[in-house]
Amino acid sequence: MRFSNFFFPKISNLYFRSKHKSSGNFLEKVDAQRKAKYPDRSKLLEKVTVLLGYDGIDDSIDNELCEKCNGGKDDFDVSLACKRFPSISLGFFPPVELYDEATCSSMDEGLLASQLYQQFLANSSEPKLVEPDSLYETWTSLCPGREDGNSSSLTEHMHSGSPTLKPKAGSNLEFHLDEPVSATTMLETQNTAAPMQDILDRSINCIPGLTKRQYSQLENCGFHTLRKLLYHYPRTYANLQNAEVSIDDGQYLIFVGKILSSRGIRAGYSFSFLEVVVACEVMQNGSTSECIVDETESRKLRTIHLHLKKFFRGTRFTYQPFLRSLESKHKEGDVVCVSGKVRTMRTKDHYEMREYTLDTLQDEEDSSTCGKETLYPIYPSKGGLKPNFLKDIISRGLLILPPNIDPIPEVIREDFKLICLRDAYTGIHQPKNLAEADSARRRLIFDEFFYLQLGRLYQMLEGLGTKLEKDGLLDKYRKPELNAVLVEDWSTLTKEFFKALPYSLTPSQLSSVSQIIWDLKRPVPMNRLLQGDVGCGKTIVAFLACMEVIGSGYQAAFMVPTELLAVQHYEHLLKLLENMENRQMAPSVVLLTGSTSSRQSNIIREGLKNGDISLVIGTHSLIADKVEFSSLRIAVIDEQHRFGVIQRGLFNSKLYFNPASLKLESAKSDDSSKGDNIMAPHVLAMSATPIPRTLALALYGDMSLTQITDLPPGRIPIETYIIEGNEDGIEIVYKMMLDELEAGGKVYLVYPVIEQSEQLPQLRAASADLKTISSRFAGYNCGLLHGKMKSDMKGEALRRFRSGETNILLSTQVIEIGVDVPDASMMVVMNAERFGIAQLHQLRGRVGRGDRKSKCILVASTPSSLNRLKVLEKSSDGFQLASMDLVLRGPGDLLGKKQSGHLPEFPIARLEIDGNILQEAHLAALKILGESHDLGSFPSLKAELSMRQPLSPLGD
Ligand SMILES: Nc1ncnc2c1ncn2[C@@H]1O[C@H](COP(=O)(O)OP(=O)(O)OP(=O)(O)O)[C@@H](O)[C@H]1O
Repeated sequence: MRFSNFFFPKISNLYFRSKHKSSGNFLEKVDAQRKAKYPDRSKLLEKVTVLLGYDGIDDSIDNELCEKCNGGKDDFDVSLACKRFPSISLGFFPPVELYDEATCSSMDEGLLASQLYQQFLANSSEPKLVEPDSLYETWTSLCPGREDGNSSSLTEHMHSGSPTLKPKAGSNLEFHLDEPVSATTMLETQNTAAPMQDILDRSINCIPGLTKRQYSQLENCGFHTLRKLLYHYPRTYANLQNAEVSIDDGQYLIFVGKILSSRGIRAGYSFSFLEVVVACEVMQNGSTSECIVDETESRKLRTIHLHLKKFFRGTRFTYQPFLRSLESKHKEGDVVCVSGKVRTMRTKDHYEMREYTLDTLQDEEDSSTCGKETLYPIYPSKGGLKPNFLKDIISRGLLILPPNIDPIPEVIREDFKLICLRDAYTGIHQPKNLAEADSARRRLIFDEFFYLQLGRLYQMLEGLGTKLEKDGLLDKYRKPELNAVLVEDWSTLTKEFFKALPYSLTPSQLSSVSQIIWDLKRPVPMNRLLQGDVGCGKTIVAFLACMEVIGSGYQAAFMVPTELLAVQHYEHLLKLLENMENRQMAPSVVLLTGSTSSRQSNIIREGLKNGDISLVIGTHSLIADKVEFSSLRIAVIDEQHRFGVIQRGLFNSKLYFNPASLKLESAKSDDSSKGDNIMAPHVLAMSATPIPRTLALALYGDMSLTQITDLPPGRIPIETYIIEGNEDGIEIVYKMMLDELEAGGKVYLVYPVIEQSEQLPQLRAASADLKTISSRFAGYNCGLLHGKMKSDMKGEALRRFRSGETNILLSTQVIEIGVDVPDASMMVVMNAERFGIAQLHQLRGRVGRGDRKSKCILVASTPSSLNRLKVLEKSSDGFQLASMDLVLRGPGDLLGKKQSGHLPEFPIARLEIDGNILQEAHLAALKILGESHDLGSFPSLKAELSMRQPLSPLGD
């Protein structure tokens, strides 16, 4: 290896890493060494060894080697030197004669860049840290313009046709440097190969100029791959040219400016404060941003002073060392971005900020970007890594992104107007303007949703045997409205049960049943979410689905989250079955809950195992291992968001053998169908908390969605009142309750807690209020219902309320789910501000279920919460309210812990506002899978999908 091959990269590496200004001079010197004599070279080497952390050349290189050097031999063995310089690794350094004049002059810079780039890519997969740096630095030094973030040269080189790299057999990304190939081959390689997306999943040690220390710091903070690093998106952008604003008291504003002073001031015996003064140039009213480009127009700028103040109380905060350390955190001359609430001060153009965020953009020496009208990304710090450090590393990471890293086919990008992935990364981290940041954001959000949808649908298709089945499934998603079975084609049992109903189904209920039965008739396990507003009549739809399955000789299981609900459903179903004309046809139905005696449970389990029992209604106990079914064909999961994903998935393990009666259906499908007839049951999940469609798609991308959009006829809208819970307010509420009771109504009184708590004395408690309410409404009976009561007592309390033995039921939110007492006509919710909007809507849905006019009174304990609750006064549309809750409180609160825990993490997308992108991503995923069920035609997409979080079979 030639002296200069080893020498130049080593020094440039140092230069790059340390931004060491003095070492920069060495680069020029090294360049001059092309023609220099060996004595001069050894002098230079000596200087460099100091930089490398060694004492001197004698200490570093064998005497023999030095002799060789001094002896003027041109090609001394550098590997000997490297033994003494452990940080030097020769590794895969390309045999490029950088300083051989003959080769150098004939070598095209583009060729060199590409070679180095490819070599660099190949090397970066090695666990070594040093070699990529030297390669990159040699490369960047030869391609000026790379360091300023302009990566276009790489793009040009990659496409210029000059590179002479040839892929190794069986690999798209590994290249032999020593086998020159034609320009056309390179282009072909680029065009036909899968995109070079795997660079994203390389270790961050592929980033040029990364020291071992930086590498381990980044690794420790979770930045294992380039992808992870690029996913560290800016928190916000600061416009380095402050926009024209009129500054009013109390406004929340963001400014960029220079620190003028930072002082820690002792203001009293136990009181001190830090004051940082920042000068910001803002545009005068009336001038436009273009004006400022012309420097002569700078008079149109005015300077304002921000006084950032932080106060400290306590004697320990008044000591000088503490105050000095505070001061020193902010250096004079640093360019900073400040955001916070401004307060006007007496002096003109001086403003105070007491709650603020301050981000240092540049230090004093580097003022290159100051005053320019560009967006400056502000990063959140992570694990102690400073935002500016991350910004620097990210911009270095961006430099090595090749142009073709995008796995999403161009046609999809065009259809959905997406920018390419590399532009998206650049756009989010280094946008020239907000529009660019916005399209980058849109593209990255699309990706987050797209791979989720693609993964889930792909998994579903994988589970199917034939092409016909797969096409059928995709069609089902594309045109769900076409998938329905007419009533005439329902099973005899379903028709008999349908006839026995005391009411006719609403159009929406009818079409839901038809869609579900269509699914049940298919050889593919259904996975459907049935949702509808509270009280819309989902239960009867599920019962009909169960009847259809039982009518074809199978079993059904109906799981609910509470015993109360299980009993209610069980009794309701028995009543409906009693009405059947042909009682002989009624299936055997049992109730299995935690309170079922063990003797009874054994009998039920036996019945389920041998097939004597057709339908079981129960709680979690249904998914216990010991509960075996002879042929479970449908599992209904009511209030599904109360169950974890795992619990819901457990029904999938209750496989059943598809006996001869199913052969007919199997025969209809392709012969190559998975013929062993062992199937997972159909799953029908129901949700009373209407989840906005976007959220449902994100949570259950693979689920079909059925919505009941109307309410049973004759329902009278509930009147909702929001009342402040002061003395007068409570009196009004009691008066309204009395009126209702006198008119023959029944009242629910809902409390946030069971017992009074010392920590939260403002909360009214159900148990504690029982006495007060009983004495206040002396002529009426009061009942109590809460989660801590034994289940038979809960059942009894509800029974008494239903039968009219009690007129007022004091309860906690246990009644929120599914409790159905049609003649309950008033609900009062105490401390209503403690509940979410969607939750209050659910509670309110416990009244107004019959033909009696009902009222709901929400009692707010603070005047400030009245406004938030007002939305319930105006709207009774559960979907609208759930969407509102989603925006106000985020998906976590809306879904509750169990379910939101299973919501995939979206680093950049916000479900509450990016719903339309999710919808597009869903369509794109369907389109891709429609083209190629196994993604065989899209190898890059398949590779990307496997790189992203693998999904468990439960979608967990
Ligand atoms: N088509 C209909 N016509 C008249 N009443 C109906 C109809 N469908 C259901 N109902 C009645 O409406 C009430 C509410 O039905 P159901 O309990 O099924 O509602 P839900 O959607 O499950 O409500 P929740 O969200 O409270 O669980 C029940 O008393 C039921 O008998």
